[in-house]
Amino acid sequence: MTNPVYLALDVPKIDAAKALLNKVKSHIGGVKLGLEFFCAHGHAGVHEIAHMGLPIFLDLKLHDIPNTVAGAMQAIHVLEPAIVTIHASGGRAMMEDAKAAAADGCKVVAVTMLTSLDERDMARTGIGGSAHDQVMRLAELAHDAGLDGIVCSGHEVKAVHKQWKDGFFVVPGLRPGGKATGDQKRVVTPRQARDDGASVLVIGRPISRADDPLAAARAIEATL
Ligand SMILES: O=c1ccn([C@@H]2O[C@H](COP(=O)(O)O)[C@@H](O)[C@H]2O)c(=O)[nH]1
Repeated sequence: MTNPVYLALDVPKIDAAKALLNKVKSHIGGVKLGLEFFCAHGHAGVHEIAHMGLPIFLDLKLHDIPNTVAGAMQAIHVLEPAIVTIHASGGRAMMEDAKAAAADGCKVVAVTMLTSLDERDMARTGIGGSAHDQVMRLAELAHDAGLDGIVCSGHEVKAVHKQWKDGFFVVPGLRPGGKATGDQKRVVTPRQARDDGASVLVIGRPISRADDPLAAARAIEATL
């Protein structure tokens, strides 16, 4: 069984990112490079990390008009990402064009509702109802647009998995029991997310900010 843990390398300095990855790489299944890393280090940085041999998840959360997002998808073919994120709220046409522009074999997954938001936050942006209903609605839209799957929290993944049996589900907002949640609001443990149907477990600070990142990665692996 492949390790479902993707380490979120939200580390500003590339040398620190590589040192961290070197420490934990035999206890994770891939690397997630997000906006912080991509804005700081661009294509060259992604190539450097890719040379370390693990699959690359580019968490760029693209959100723009269909033509622009399709152009961005084409511009990252050369990086050969295994997974790329776009925002489901960009709409069906944008998701269809993004998938059509993605490289063969690259999974395109749609962010539904950020794990840092709860229902009060949703209401403030004009979205009524429950987080569960909002995620299910956007999951259906992503499915109909031909995407591979979605990003959601561990609170929703079981229900989405039930409706979308062969979907690919990325779950961030993971905290091993008792760890600080920080800015994350919809949180579960890595084990619960996996048991409920997550395909990929995104874990950042519980490993990267641990006193001993290797011990933290090993401990998480042991719970799976
Ligand atoms: O809804 C989302 C979508 C993406 N993320 C990203 O996952 C990691 C989580 O990091 P932690 O340090 O484990 O909280 C981070 O890179 C986010 O950009 C998310 O948290 N929620």
